[in-house]
Parts: sequence; structure tokens; C-alpha cells
Amino acid sequence: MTDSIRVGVLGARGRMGLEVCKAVDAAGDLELVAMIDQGDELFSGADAQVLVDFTSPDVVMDNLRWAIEQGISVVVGTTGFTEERLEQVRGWLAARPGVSVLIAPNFGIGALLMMRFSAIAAKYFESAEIIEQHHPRKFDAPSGTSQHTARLIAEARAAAGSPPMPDATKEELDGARGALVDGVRVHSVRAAGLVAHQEVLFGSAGETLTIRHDSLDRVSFMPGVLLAVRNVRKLPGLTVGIDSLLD
Ligand SMILES: NC(=O)c1ccc[n+]([C@@H]2O[C@H](COP(=O)([O-])OP(=O)(O)OC[C@H]3O[C@@H](n4cnc5c(N)ncnc54)[C@H](O)[C@@H]3O)[C@@H](O)[C@H]2O)c1
Ligand SMILES: O=C(O)C1=N[C@H](C(=O)O)CCC1
Repeated sequence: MTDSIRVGVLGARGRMGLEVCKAVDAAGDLELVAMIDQGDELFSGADAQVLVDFTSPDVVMDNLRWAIEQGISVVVGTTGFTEERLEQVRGWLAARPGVSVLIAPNFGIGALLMMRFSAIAAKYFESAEIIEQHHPRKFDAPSGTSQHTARLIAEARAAAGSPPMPDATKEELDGARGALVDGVRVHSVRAAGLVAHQEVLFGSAGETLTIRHDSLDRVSFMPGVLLAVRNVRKLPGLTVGIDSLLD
């Protein structure tokens, strides 16, 4: 029998952290050894081999720097990762070979497929816009998932030599056309009752294609989180997304 992986959770009292603690606790091959939230160490047993971070964009970089310095691998679901932040993490990891960090804007398997399908569709349509919808206690907009999707669409269009999207509209009020992320319009909706949802709307003459994903419950993220926890230490350095774990 192989030893279980010792896991610590940062943001353990949060919406995602609570769910991650339950999922780790229920997994026979994982041991929940630390639950940490806002300076509180709720409990801490043996040293963690993998930390899972679901905190906030304001604190995640400090957590990451600390964990990497301690030689602990980290699975990060917290959003707010710009290219500059990713570069900073690569820099810290360069000084600690053997340490792994996996950052994923969305651990939902359906969400991952929605992003993949959007990347495939991108070059076949003149227009693409993203509508992301979340619960109103979310800190950030646009969502990490929508920004990642926009990047994938932009890359696919650039590789195909697609022309700029048609848009003759003059914005009468700031924000009416959403935020531009890599040339793709992203519209952020926040409403009570929602969890995490995204539509990618493609259009060409005479037709539209809508690719939609709904996370109706935070349990939807757990298979992806556990997959990352089980595999992160096999991927030294920085990995973005869980795609490579699903192929
Ligand atoms: N990647 C994904 O699949 C995915 C899914 C859902 C949410 N998220 C992201 O995860 C993050 C957290 O979301 P949430 O809804 O759980 O938020 P939340 O506000 O419910 O939870 C965050 C928790 O982190 C704690 N915290 C703050 N600073 C801390 C620190 N320095 N150390 C330890 N804990 C600290 C807070 O007290 C809080 O309990 C957000 O960035 C969100 O966008 C990602
Ligand atoms: O609830 C949140 O906050 C979520 N954040 C991620 C994002 O910003 O994309 C993933 C979905 C849930």
C-alpha cells in the first residue's frame, strides 16, 4: 500500500476551502493535516506535502512565495493570475527545483471542456463574446475562467489569421460593452442564487453557436482539485490548468 499524501488547505473557512477539506478528508489516499484561514491555524498535524490555496487574489502571492521557500508543492484555485504574476512564480520556483505549483482558473471538468470547445470554435466565427455569471460575493471581475477563455480564443484566432471582430458600436456609457480581454468582450453578471456559469457566444452570418457551462454546486470543482493534489508533485515547476492531467 502506498503512503497517503499529507494535504493542508489555505482558506479553509471559505466557500471553496470548506468543500476541499471535506473532499480531502473523504479520500482514502489523502490525509488532511492542516486547515489554515486568515492567520488562524485551525489545526495542523504532520507537515503538509501539498497545500491547496483558495484564498483571495490579494494574499495568494504571499502564500505561494512562503510555500515555495518551504519546499512545499501547491495547488492553487485562487484567481487573479496575470502573466506578470505567473512570471514571478516561475522565478521563485527556479530557485527551488523539485517544487511544483499548479494553478488552474477552473477545476470543473465541464468548464475545462467548455474552454477547449471554445478554442476549437474560435477560428470558424466572425464574432466571439463571453458572458460570465457568478454569485455576488465574488471579489473579482472578470472571472479567472473568462479571462483564460478569452486568451484561448484570441490565440486560436491569431493562429488562424482571423480579422478583427466586426463592431461598429459607440459605447454611450462606460462598460456597456463589457471589458476587453485580449480583444474579446467579457460581460460579468453578479446575482444571488448563482454559483459559477459561463456562456461563450460565437456568431457569423446567419448563425450563432453558444457554448455554456454551469457549476451548480461547488462539489463540481472537487474531482479536478483532487486530481491536481494527487499529481502536482509529478510536475515540477509551474503548470497552468489541469488539461495535461486529463489527456
Ligand atoms: N479555480 C477554481 O475552480 C475556483 C472555483 C471557485 C472559486 N475560485 C476562486 O477561489 C478563491 C476563493 O473563493 P471562495 O468563494 O472560496 O472565497 P471565500 O471568500 O469564501 O474564501 C476565501 C477564504 O480565504 C481566507 N483567507 C484570506 N486570507 C487568507 C490568508 N492569508 N491565509 C489563509 N486564508 C485566508 C478568508 O478568510 C476566506 O475564508 C477566489 O479567487 C475564487 O475566484 C476558483
Ligand atoms: O466562485 C468563484 O469565485 C469562482 N471563481 C473562478 C473564476 O473566477 O473563474 C472559477 C469559478 C468560481
